[in-house]
Amino acid sequence: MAVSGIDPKRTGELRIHETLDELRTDLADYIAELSEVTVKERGVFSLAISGGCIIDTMGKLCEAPYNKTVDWAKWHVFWADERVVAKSHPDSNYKLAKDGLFSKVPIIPSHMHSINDNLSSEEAANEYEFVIRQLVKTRVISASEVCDCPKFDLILLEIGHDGHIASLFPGHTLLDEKDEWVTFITDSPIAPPERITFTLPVINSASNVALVATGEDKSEVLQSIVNDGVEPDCNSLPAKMVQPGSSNLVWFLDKAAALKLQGPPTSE
Ligand SMILES: O=C1O[C@H](COP(=O)(O)O)[C@@H](O)[C@H](O)[C@H]1O
Repeated sequence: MAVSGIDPKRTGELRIHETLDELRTDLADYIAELSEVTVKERGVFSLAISGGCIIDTMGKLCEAPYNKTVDWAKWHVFWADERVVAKSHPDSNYKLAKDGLFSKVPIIPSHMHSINDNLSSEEAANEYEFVIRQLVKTRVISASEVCDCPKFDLILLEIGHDGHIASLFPGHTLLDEKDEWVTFITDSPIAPPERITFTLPVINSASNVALVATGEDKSEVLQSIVNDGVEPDCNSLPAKMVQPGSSNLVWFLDKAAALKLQGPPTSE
């Protein structure tokens, strides 16, 4: 049984699931519903994803009923972060998503907007931002009404065990980036060192942001992110800096990741 509640401090909806399987079903339902509503409204669905466990957690989307009911042809997929490696490299987030998910559903190949893997990290970030700007002009991606940022229909991020999201790591200067939409890092504390990443203003401008964490190894950092005051510098944890204003923020956790959270929310 899922437990869900609103965390007033974070103004996000916290969904805690008894099992990973329940979480995977709820996440697939959530994405499929958002896709349906957004395609009705806008005719397209712009989704940005990260790498890591999230691809497996989204895995039910390539099973019945979603593989048939989702309007895959209307999807445009982006990567909120990417490792600057060849697309065939095992570290590539594109490869992970393609092999694990998108090769199994009828998505249009040209709607998978991955980075140019022949460029340096700086060049790849600039080019990726250019591509996104063009797609904002053609309304494939909406534009924010409040700032100069794209407004993705959904940004779906896995929280790392250190509290990082996309390739925004704790204590890194990239967390202060306010002007660029896509930037690059050459000293990632987790290998591989060279990556491109969406910046916080872009993440916080999305219509919907979903943060996902599973497994007991994420329970400690989740405690710092969701419950205040556990660590002195917990406010600078990247996942805690996801505060998309008037947009929707939903946290998808399994029981193991939520193990150390205080004051469990009320059961639905
Ligand atoms: O390096 C990365 O890690 C995170 C989370 O990975 P996980 O193995 O803890 O699931 C991921 O969100 C990010 O996109 C990726 O580049």
